[in-house]
Amino acid sequence: MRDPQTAIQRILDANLDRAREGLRIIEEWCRFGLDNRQLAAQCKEMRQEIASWHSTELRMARDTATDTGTTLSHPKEEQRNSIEHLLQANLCRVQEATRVLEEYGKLYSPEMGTAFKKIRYQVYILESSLLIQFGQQQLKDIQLYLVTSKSETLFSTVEAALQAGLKLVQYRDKSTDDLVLIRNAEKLCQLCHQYGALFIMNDRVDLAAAVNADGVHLGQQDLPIAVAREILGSGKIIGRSTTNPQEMELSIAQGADYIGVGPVYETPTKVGKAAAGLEYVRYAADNSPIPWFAIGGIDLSNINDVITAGAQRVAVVRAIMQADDPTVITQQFLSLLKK
Ligand SMILES: Cc1ncc(COP(=O)(O)OP(=O)(O)O)c(N)n1
Ligand SMILES: Cc1nc(C(=O)O)sc1CCOP(=O)(O)O
Ligand SMILES: [Mg+2]
Repeated sequence: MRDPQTAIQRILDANLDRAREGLRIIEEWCRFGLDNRQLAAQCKEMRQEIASWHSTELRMARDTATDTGTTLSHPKEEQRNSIEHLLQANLCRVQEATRVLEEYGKLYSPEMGTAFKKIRYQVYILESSLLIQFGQQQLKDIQLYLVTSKSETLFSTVEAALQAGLKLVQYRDKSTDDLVLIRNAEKLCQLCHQYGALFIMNDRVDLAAAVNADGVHLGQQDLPIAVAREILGSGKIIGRSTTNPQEMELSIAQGADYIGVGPVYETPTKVGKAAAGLEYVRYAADNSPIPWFAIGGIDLSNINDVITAGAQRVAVVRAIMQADDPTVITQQFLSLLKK
């Protein structure tokens, strides 16, 4: 066993490096991915503050040759299936390192413990701002939203659409047991992230949290947005269905990240819901300050009317889920929307 003082110095040395490396990775995304100077500057300031604690004494305690941890790595460290995953892994790394620095720092100097407690809280704030930025940023660029229906070919259909460049999927299944639902949700979430797409759970905030979905979609009869926000946190996307200007206004005031606008046309997928029509699409185009998706009865034969009414984003169920070739249909939707 080493003498405790040297061991503490080695722990501090290793974690000062870990915290700075993790922050540097996050900073690069803030700068080059998000073009967010403010977040990049926050990361840089934290790195500099951390560096100021990395004294020669701590560096001298390093003994890489006998460090048994240098060859240890968990298989999960080798996998990064999306930018969000990469950011989350590095935020987690920085949080762990700053926690270690706070606890062992107290044994090295009381000021170090206090300083790293402060830095750890700053990292939590960075996490919230970054994940909000991230989800919202991604959402802004997305024009096509696939809402799934029950299907024998659920995974292959979703994957076929993802292969065409689809970036947003909602898992909607109102009649399956929870055990199967959670398994399917986990699988779909992984599949979407593999293709850099967002995964949203319909109705079920509990399942969204359990599978670490990117968000949840809630209708007027589902849980209030504030409750979902409390459970999922500020970094997740919450969508709300709206059929009229009052619901739109309220959903925005309650903090929805996007809204569904529909049904544009009556649809067998949502039996008994009267069409809100193109008039409501025009209203959304003129009034919604947040991203909105026209939904309900939209297919390739009528999408131009919906676009002409002002929609830049649409959500569909049957048009893709029941397509003979979901890849081709998705490509056609994407190219019409891009124009
Ligand atoms: C994008 C989008 N818009 C609207 C809905 C409908 O949600 P809701 O009114 O809760 O109805 P169900 O889908 O739960 O039957 C949606 N799912 N997605
Ligand atoms: C799930 C859903 N919500 C709607 C709403 O207006 O809130 S319309 C709808 C179903 C859309 O299905 P399709 O693309 O097959 O018509
Ligand atoms: Mg619902």
